[in-house]
Amino acid sequence: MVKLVLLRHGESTANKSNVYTGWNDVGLTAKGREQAESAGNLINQITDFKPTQIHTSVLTRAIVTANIVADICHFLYLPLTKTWRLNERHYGKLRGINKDESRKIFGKKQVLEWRRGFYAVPPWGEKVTSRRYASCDIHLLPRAESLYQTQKRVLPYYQDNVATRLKMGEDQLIVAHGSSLRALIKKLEHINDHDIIKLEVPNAEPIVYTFDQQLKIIDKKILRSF
Ligand SMILES: O=C(O)[C@@H](CO)OP(=O)(O)O
Repeated sequence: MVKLVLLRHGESTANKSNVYTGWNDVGLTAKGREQAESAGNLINQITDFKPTQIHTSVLTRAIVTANIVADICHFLYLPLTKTWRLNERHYGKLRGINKDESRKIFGKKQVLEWRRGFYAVPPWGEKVTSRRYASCDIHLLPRAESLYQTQKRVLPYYQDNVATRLKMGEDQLIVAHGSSLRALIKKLEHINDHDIIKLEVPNAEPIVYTFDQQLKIIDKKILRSF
């Protein structure tokens, strides 16, 4: 048996002000740091969880969360891989817009499709020009992504870098974002295109999967400190 723990970052400044974030790079709030510490304490209590690698995105909120957890769990010595493939879904033109406002402008149904549907692509925004993407294997930087498009770039990373290690019996930790994790969970749990609309991944609640040797899920637990 082998374990995979998935963790969404703690509350970000954008989460607090209820604006779309996507590839915008924002930090954690004080509450977000506390949530990351609580998540670290919960993960630390999984006595048989001994990861060989931590995987995160190239966005600060996930990297800081991963480091807080690594510190608490005494995982700081482990390799920490940062990849754009685990980034949050690119929210295009919606980035920086208040979520309540967006419902007034575009209507509830459209906004639900963009936020939680599988194929809906938010309106395109500007190309991201940050230096952090200069050396990555993206030929065409996305200007907005559906959850489906997000899944298409998350899964190759998962298969090559996470699943291969799990198959060798090595536990793994992924610290990422609401939608990059939804994309992965959809695949792991065989959730259909319709039901994915109901899946929420709250900040900083560790999701612990136990797999058999064929990576069939034997157990799933969501850890909460309250
Ligand atoms: O703004 C975002 O990037 C995401 C996650 O915080 O929001 P939503 O829950 O609307 O997908």
